[in-house]
Amino acid sequence: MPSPRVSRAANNSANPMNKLEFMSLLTNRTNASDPVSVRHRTSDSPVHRKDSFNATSSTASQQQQQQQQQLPEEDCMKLNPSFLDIALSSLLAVDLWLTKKMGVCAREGSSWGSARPLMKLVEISGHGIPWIAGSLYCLYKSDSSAGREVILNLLFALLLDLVLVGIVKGIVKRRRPVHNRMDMFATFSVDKYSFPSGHATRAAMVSRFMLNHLVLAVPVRILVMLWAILVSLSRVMLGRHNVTDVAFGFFMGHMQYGLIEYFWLSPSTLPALFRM
Ligand SMILES: CC(C)=CCC/C(C)=C/CC/C(C)=C/CC/C(C)=C/COP(=O)(O)O
Repeated sequence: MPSPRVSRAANNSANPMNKLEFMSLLTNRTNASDPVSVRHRTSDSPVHRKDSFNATSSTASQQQQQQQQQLPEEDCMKLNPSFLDIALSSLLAVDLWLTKKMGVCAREGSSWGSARPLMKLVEISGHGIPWIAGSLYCLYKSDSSAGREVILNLLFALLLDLVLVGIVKGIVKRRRPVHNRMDMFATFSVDKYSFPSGHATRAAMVSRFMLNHLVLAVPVRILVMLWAILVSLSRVMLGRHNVTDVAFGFFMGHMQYGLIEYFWLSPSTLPALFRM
């Protein structure tokens, strides 16, 4: 009489059941009253699996198919995960843990809840509307062609940022952290998603833009860098984003700046725009 472990290993080699997937720990659906988890515990038991397979292997594979159809894919975990699966799951776990730890201004009652109004001011300083409105105003006021060229490119960068972030958010569709309170002003529908942080992309891109195209004194340059870091940090502290949303957003903002430099609009590349 083989032990359950031996019999399971033997079954696994020729058995479609070796692809059997378990409920993800992330969803935490182990409640006895939950029909989904009850169904899984019963059918995942080695005794049950061995018996049902020996009795009718076709019934077992039908059952497995039914289970897989009933479960959303993200609720499953492979029995033999690859190195990449493990690395990604670990990163996700650290991300969620750090996000929760750092969300100190997520609510008024949070540990740094009294700093929430200040953090919301920082949030507004990185919002798209003041930056676009400010650029339009400067464009209107500017009387030098060099100044107009820089501001026009900044405006182009801000609009490109809105489009690219919207596209990535729409594709990835990652929900904002559970502790976030959706009380941001002026948002698009994709802003219910959190990956990547639009504030972080804008802060990284605009700060690089300013440091490279404006003549600034050293203390102001340091302030610009600190502002970009503070805007990004505030996204996690306010509970708006996970750490990875902000880290990727910051990286994406730097890449976007590279794109703007590459496609720089100048009187020679786009004369019609500069004749206005
Ligand atoms: C101001 C003028 C003259 C025109 C406005 C142009 C316009 C339609 C701008 C849209 C700005 C806007 C609503 C941006 C969204 C900013 C936002 C809430 C991003 C989300 O950031 P995240 O860090 O939470 O991802």
